[in-house]
Amino acid sequence: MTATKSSRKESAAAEVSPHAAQSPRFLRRLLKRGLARVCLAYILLLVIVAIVAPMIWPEVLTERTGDLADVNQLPSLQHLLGTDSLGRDVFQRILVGAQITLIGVAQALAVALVLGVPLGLIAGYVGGRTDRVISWIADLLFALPGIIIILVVLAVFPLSMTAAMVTLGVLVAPGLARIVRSAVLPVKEELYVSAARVSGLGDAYIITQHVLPRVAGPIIVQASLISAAALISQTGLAFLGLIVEAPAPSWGGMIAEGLQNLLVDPWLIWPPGVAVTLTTLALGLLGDSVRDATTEGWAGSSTKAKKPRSRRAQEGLEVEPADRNALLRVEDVNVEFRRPDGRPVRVVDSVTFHVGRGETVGLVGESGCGKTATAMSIIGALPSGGYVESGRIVFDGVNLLDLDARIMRAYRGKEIAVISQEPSVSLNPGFRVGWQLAEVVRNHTGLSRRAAKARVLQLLQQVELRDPEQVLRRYPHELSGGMAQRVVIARALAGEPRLLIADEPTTALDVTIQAEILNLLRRLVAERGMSMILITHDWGVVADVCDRAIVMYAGEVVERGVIDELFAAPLHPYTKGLLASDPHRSIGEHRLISIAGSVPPPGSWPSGCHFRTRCAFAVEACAEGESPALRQVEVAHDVRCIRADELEDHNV
Ligand SMILES: Nc1ncnc2c1ncn2[C@@H]1O[C@H](COP(=O)(O)OP(=O)(O)OP(=O)(O)O)[C@@H](O)[C@H]1O
Repeated sequence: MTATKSSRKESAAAEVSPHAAQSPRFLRRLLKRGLARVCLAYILLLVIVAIVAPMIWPEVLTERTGDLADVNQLPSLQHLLGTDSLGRDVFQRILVGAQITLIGVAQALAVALVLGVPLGLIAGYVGGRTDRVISWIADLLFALPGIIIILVVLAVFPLSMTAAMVTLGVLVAPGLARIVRSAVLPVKEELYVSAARVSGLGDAYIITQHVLPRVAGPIIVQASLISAAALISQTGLAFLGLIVEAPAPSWGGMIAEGLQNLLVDPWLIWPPGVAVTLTTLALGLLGDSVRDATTEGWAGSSTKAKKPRSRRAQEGLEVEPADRNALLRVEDVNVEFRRPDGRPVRVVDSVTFHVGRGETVGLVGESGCGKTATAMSIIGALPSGGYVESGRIVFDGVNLLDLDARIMRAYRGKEIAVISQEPSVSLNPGFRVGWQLAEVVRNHTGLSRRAAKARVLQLLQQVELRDPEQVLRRYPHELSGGMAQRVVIARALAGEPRLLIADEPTTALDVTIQAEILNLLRRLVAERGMSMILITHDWGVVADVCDRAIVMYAGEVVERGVIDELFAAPLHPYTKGLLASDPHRSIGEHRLISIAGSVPPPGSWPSGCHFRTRCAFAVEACAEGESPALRQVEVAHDVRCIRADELEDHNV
């Protein structure tokens, strides 16, 4: 599997799915949240007030004194929020002051977006030296003491809010650029971006049309947070009297006036204080809601069951009588991806198999056969653009495709966990191992910080890591590949899952470490009575760890059976070919043979048998009609080949 592949998975696993923000459904999901509605309504109202209030009371902008006979009044019908120490109406000053405050916020935000978003997009998409230069400049800007720079700028442009807020925007832009860059990295590895590139589309077009909409989610979240931070900075600078010239009203300036009169009239500090607090809260909470809505979008977008759902199913309550033998049943599952032009392409075709309780099942086949797409459809974590078109995925009696995103989230990690090929990319480089594991443990168990740490230590011991106390304090880049994979396995075990999906868990590791990790997995599965789906290209791994294997070719299951029988008497020419080309079996009497040609890409599968174009035994009948049915030839041994019986004794 390629690096491209692993990045795709990283993208699917990203907490905030960038993709989710591009669909109009995102707005619906956001508006479904009461808190988001309240925050949006507040911000909208504030913007309207900021536009309208100075039109209604233009004199407030220049009013030096009000009615001096009426100073320091408490709220009354005449002055809704009372009057200040110069007799001016506080209500009018708050509303008119909203404009000055919001203009400051908008200036900083606009500069941060204009600089941060393109720089992040370019750094992430172009990579290489451009990325290094941009990252270097970002690091440099980060290292500058922000407040001192703003004060220096204000010394050159006295009382200029624009100069101060533009400087603030420049200073926060690198942070935004970094976040956009990280969001772009997995997106640029998506197949459809590569496809757009090889089909000759220009980079600028791909960045704006394909990449930017995909990273909109994190950008919106950051925009809310930057606005909240800019509001606090603007208020602070206005409080110090550095950016707004009296008598123009600003919330920060009004807080300063309130403070000066604290002993005479303590009320004066409240109205601007509450306005700043509410607005900061609204912006921050809106960011949180956007993040939640995008995350939910990711969870929901990966399954698209077409069947009408019953209310019980909506609630996740439609439980079939639990199958005593099978923990998981994948029934007739079709997975599709939407192409950039909107057309769907099928990558998994009517896949059916089951995984018994405590059983390890290998999913084998060449690259691109649909193994990962099948596995990811089980946990509803297909990469963006992918969805389950039809079928059923029944886990312990519950059809996972019927569950709504919230309930499905509860299954991830807790019932079904995943470990991927590249441990280093599935750990966040910015946090210590201990923190990352404790986060997952607390999420699954609700344990206190202290108890979670004890549990993390226990987990690290279970995955046979020496000196777990020390490992806890390390960052992912301080771990070797084998250690990182053990940490990832420990994280997968944190929720005590009943099914573990291991997607080529040893491919990125050295041969000696591979054996250790496989032994560890085998021991953990046996001790915990867990079931496991092990995706691999390696028949040695299958023979070593699995009870049964499912062979996939071009989106279909072509053969499935218990290991001994599959090895002793493979029936499908593809399985025979794979086994003959396996280096582990080339020793002795076996010659190493490779199957000519390559797996046809989805959308280009031939008529009839998908394998016939590469099959040495194909006859005319193999091209006819639909793909042949999967039929049982022995107990627990099924094959999808019309000539399987004749070819039983033929080797490739
Ligand atoms: N995000 C995506 N967009 C479009 N097509 C995709 C995407 N992800 C996977 N595919 C396609 O789905 C098909 C199945 O891919 P999948 O990753 O499931 O194969 P695999 O058998 O797991 O391969 P590997 O051994 O490389 O992991 C491939 O042809 C791939 O091109």
